[in-house]
Amino acid sequence: MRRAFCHRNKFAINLPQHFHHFIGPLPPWLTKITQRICQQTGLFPSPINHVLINEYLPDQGIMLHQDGPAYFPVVAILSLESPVMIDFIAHPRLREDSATCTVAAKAETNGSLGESLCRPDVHCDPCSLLLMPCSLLIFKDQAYTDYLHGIQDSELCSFDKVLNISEVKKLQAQELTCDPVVAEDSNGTGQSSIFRRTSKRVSLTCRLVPKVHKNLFKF
Ligand SMILES: O=C(O)CCC(=O)C(=O)O
Ligand SMILES: [Fe+2]
Repeated sequence: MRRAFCHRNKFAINLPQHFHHFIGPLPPWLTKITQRICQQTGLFPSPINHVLINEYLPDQGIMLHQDGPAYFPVVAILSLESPVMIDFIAHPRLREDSATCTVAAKAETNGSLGESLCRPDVHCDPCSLLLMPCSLLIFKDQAYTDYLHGIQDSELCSFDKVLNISEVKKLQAQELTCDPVVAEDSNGTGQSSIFRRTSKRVSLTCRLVPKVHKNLFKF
């Protein structure tokens, strides 16, 4: 078994922390990609050794979640094929309005909202990023620990809370938003405020599992 997992996605899976310690190296074609990510970002203290490959149909997403402690402090997500919107929201325990957090966020914390710490450095309004094909999203440190991330199970993605407006402009320039449903939602500027996912998206989520035990199983 290799250290690249493939899923048609629906739920965030937090594998047991030590599960990754028992599996083999990445295939060479994938190592070329992960080495380039390591070299060009300079953010990974040692080579990326874990890649999750997810495929999403246009109406599929991944529930709001936090990546587990096994991968802290950095994750790099390479997006391929259809653009998609990824949402970020402060972890319920850090939000003043934690009583109004979403069902998915409650589920992520096993129903317990914990203590609301109301930290002034936490941006409580939900926001999203448009992930264009061949883009690389990296989040680390506070974005990793204090926020949940997820993709909605919907073909329609709204630009309302998007932070990377320059990517929206690229998408609009490609006229990928030309769709009868989208046109109805024009925001008065002649440009759509939503787009429709029409094809599948594939993502490569690249992480570093710090400790790998080799040859633990000897038969
Ligand atoms: O596919 C993506 O863009 C997100 C995947 C993700 O968040 C995860 O696997 O933990
Ligand atoms: Fe994740």
